[in-house]
Amino acid sequence: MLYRKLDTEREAAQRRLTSVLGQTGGTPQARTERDVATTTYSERLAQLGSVEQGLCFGRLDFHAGETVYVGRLGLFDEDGDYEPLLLDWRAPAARPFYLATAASPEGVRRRRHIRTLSRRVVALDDEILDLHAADQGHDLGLAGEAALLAALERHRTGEMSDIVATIQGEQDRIIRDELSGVLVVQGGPGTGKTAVALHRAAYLLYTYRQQLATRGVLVVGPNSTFLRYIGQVLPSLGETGVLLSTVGQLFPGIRATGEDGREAAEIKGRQVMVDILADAVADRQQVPDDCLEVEFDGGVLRLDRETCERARAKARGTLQPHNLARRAFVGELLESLAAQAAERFEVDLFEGVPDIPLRAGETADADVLDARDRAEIRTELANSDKVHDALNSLWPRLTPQRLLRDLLTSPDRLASAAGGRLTETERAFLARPVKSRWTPADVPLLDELAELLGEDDTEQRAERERREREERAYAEGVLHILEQDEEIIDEEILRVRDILDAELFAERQEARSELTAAERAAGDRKWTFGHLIVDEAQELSPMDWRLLMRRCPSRSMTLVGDVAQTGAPAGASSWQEMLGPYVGDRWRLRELTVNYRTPAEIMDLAAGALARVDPALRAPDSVRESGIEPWQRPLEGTSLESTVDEELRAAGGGTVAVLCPLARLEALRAVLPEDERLSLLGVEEAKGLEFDGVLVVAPEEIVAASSRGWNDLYVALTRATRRLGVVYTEHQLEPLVGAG
Ligand SMILES: Nc1ncnc2c1ncn2[C@@H]1O[C@H](COP(=O)(O)OP(=O)(O)OP(=O)(O)O)[C@@H](O)[C@H]1O
Repeated sequence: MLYRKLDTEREAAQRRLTSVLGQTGGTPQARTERDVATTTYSERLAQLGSVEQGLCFGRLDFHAGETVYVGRLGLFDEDGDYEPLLLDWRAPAARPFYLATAASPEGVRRRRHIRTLSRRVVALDDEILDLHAADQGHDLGLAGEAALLAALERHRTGEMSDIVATIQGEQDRIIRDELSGVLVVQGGPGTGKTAVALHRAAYLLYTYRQQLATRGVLVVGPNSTFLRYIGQVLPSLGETGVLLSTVGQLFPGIRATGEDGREAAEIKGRQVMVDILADAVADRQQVPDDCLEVEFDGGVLRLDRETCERARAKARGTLQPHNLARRAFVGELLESLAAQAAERFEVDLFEGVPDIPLRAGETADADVLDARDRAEIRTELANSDKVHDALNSLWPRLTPQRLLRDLLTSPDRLASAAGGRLTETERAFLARPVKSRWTPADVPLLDELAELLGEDDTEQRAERERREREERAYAEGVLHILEQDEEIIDEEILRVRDILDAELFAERQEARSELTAAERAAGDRKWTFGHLIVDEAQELSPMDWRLLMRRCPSRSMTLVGDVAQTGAPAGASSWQEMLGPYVGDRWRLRELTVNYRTPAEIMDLAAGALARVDPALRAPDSVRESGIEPWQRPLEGTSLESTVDEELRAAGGGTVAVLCPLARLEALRAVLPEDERLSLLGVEEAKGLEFDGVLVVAPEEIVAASSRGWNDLYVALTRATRRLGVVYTEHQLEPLVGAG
């Protein structure tokens, strides 16, 4: 019945869309309405298309006799009383499906999980929620355990799937947490942080659509492998208004394809870079040692140090960014040059003319040139290339790209800007050749510079204002027509102008641009989002945070991560340390405690690595055991090629990853078999991913490679959903005694 209803809705939306697309001409109002309708029907069609698999996955039977079905979107009986046929999983009425337990059944008698394949029901799992059944379940308080375990046992495909059918109580409470303020979600590996973050995005867009549709939601992940891995989840939930991005992709026009060494990335991420960059900008505001000579109109004008210092103080005193303050600097110096030029002009004018005795009331220094003459001289000066070059040599117009490139390619400039804040060795790590590519750690620096430099957009603003005037005039015209129509139709109805003025109308016209909020946001550095979600938030450096905070001034954010998995040298060890500078202690913490990915046998081994990160940390409880113990072998005498073949076979069609220290990547690539189910990755790239089988090569080297080596090893050991093998160079890994 539900699929029949879905088909009817699809046909109706398709019919409406075809009909709208077939219409042409008409009044401006009709055109506007058509545009809106086209977008609405296209979006609806896409949404109806995305829910085909697993349309309905749950049913609740209440003690009161009522039955409801829960699914991927809401369907209503439009022919009857508009009764819900299917409840959207995000609707408040669907909540008991995720929250009801035997101890607190919320009126639910039976919860049924329905598993479908295409349009066929293949399995049902029922739970009777009464107190006698309370102690039957798992002590982790799982809802729909059979369905959950079935979902977890599935082979991994290399793309994350949604978890709408089996969201657990502690996850549900986070997903539906209120929109405002900063919500931090801390949870160990495999606790569903990523899944929860994405479902929260879908929930917020559903619940606060009015607020979020125009500004969009930004989801930030650690790298593009990860973004590809999670890319399908939101579309499968019917949501497209979300921009998925890494921090390195958030500066429009820059593709950060270069790579920094660990040291350089760490230094670039430090908070002191703020002061270093500010000083680097100040260094570009020069005064001459003594005097700068400028040729003009066959003579020489002079800008002495004192005049330039005065101009610089005045410009800096405006507290505007560099490129905007430049106007004050240039204005002051042009004034000085104009005065000199005018004086010279007067001298030239009277050269050879005999002195004429003054009459009564006349003074010798009366101006010969009037204001218009002076303005003309100023304009000529402003248009002179020589003058322009001279002013530019003192206070150049700068782009972030140019300033940062100059800074990193000139040891002198860097030394001057850094002062005592960086050692010589640290500065050497930052130095790089002129022709190098931008790196992800450069992007927050460019963003910082964009703020410090500002954009002198006088011309663009004038152009925009001209366009807006035109649009307003057009809108006035439309309103006029609408008003006339209205008078004919009904004198009594609310007049259009009462609710819509020309400005608002013009704005609406603009807002209905074909692009989604996410698409427009991607091309605009100054775009601010309605909500920001950051995954693997522990990896971000202080400079990354500054960039992200600029994109979300409302501070409506969800940050998910695990401070025990921090691998980035500039990343955080504590949430307070990370957030304090922006929100003080105004953030709320929720924790996830159950590991859905990694079986208990593997977690026992991984807990040994966790204890080395910090003995006080506790690994999350695994939801299941696999019955397969992880194995360990020495690298010497082991053929990796045949070991990987064995693992691929054991994965039975599932995915396998070989995780190794970066230094071994190339060598391993040469010996490993080609297979689309096999991934070879450095630990950093494996962050957030999962595979059916994992082979960790040379764990000792992973540990030794960085100051966060144990964190990295912990990440590597917790990527497997079934099988883990360790090929060590010296010693076996020790599980934590008493873990599990
Ligand atoms: N309620 C659930 N139902 C079904 N599967 C779930 C549920 N919660 C989590 N999972 C699955 O568990 C696995 C781990 O989830 P996820 O990647 O979101 O964890 P994570 O906390 O982000 O892990 P890490 O910190 O290691 O990256 C995924 O395959 C996810 O689909």
